[in-house]
Amino acid sequence: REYDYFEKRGIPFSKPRFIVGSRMDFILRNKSFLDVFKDVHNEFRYEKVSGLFDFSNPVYVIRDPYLIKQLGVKEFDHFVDHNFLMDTDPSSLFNKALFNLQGQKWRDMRATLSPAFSGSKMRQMFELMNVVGQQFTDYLIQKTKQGEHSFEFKELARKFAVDVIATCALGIEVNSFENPENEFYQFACNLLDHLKSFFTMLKIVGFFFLPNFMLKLKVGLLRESATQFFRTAVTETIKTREEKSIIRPDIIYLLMQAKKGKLFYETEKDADKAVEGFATAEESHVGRRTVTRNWEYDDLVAQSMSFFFAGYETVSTIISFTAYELMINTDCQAKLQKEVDEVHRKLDGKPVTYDEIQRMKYLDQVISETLRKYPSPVVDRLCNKDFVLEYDDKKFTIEKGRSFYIPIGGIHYDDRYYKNPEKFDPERFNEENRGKIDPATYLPFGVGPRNCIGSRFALTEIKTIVYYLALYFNFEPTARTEIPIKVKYNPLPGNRFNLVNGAWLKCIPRKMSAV
Ligand code: HEM
Repeated sequence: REYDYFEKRGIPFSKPRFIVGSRMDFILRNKSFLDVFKDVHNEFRYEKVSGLFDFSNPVYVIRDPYLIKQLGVKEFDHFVDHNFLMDTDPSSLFNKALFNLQGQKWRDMRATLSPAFSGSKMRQMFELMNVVGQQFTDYLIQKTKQGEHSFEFKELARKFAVDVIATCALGIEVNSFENPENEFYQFACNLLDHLKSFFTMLKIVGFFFLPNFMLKLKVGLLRESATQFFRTAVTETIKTREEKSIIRPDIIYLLMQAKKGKLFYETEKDADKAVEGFATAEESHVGRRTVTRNWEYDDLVAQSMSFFFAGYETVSTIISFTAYELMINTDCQAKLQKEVDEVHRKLDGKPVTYDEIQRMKYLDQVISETLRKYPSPVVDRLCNKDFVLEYDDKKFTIEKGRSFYIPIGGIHYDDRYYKNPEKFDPERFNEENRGKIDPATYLPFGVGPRNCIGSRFALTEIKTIVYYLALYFNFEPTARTEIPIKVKYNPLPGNRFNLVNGAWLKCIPRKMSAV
């Protein structure tokens, strides 16, 4: 019944097939998720807006930078929520996570949480990340001394990211390099297996394509045992903290402050703002509000759980692809090592500091470029009140209940914005060039008030570990290294780069006398 939806409005659209709509590639699962959204973008590359059908559901594709800003930022009040929910069981913990919340509840939770991710809080949390960074490098140094040089980097980076998020978000120190059997790392691995299982994939496809149907079915994404694991971990930590009056500069402490109504947004100091990474997602007026809402205990447990969930695959993906690209692009590797060595000398060989990490320009260029080349391929928004969209000679209403995609993957690979987009080129982000980039064509952390709340956190931990890796090692290919790397289909947010054969690299210790 809906297949003439776009035709009636004069909007070009991907031709639908009976029942499955325009998303056969999604059903067949024969492409990486990035390629799916590169194709969605390229099919109508020169059209500001096009349409496609998720099954019978018409969805707009917004690819014009001006319209992205208009719908994603300026007219945000019409497009607050995601169409794609990750859980539709109201009684489940995951349902209460920030990503899943809607309307006023989302606004209030975002404002409650955003102070925990400000630059000043990252400065306090940095030492926790630094410790894990040193554990990672100590492990690699020890292994190379024992003659092992070939490593699957995605797994190593996952251990690092799990340890960072466990210490920073849950207040629990684990060393997954020395003790991979620890329950957090095992939990993270089991979670990935669970998410790859056939039934979970079915649910995810349902959440993606048939959200209204899934809302009626009330389906939870995670098993009750997974939820229980988090409840217990967070409850015990909070209990111990309260009994022993422990203050630790981590997110769980900040959530405890938020529960008492004692956590407020602080305006970033100008000096801190000036050195923020290029990719940093700005907090909007929504997150800067002061909120006095009484949260249930479970609401806060759900956020710790969602940070864990959101923060380990995304981060480990970017770390492993950074190492992989440095291995291929030896000139970039040498340039980064030069910058890192200078900082190491300046610090007299002491561990790196938050300020030095923030000031490193080439490191920022390298991470910005990795985020361009390996982005979350798409973000979506649901229209919650009718909006009349006007551009060129077109004018039509996006009705409440309709949604749109921004195909970030396609935009990041569009040669109108990035010449030779397949090339890994950190110079796109040097002082001279970064000013020429339209912010609406660079969206690694999404767009507008609903962008990624953890961007500062992610950038800080990624830069810290890349600093140590570049300081101590040269990356070279091994016999198992794939160029280009093969990626499997996986639509799950955060796990969109599911590697077929892993990211294999050889780590050769550098001669420290040269440093
Ligand atoms: C390289 C790492 C990361 C990438 C590329 C990434 C990317 C994203 C993207 C694209 C979104 C959707 C934004 C939108 O719809 O406009 C998002 C949302 C979110 N991210 Fe991240 N993320 C990363 C790391 C993290 C970390 C470390 C945390 C937490 C500690 C985190 C927590 C969240 C949360 C809670 C949301 C939902 C925000 C909301 O709905 O208000 N992310 N992220």
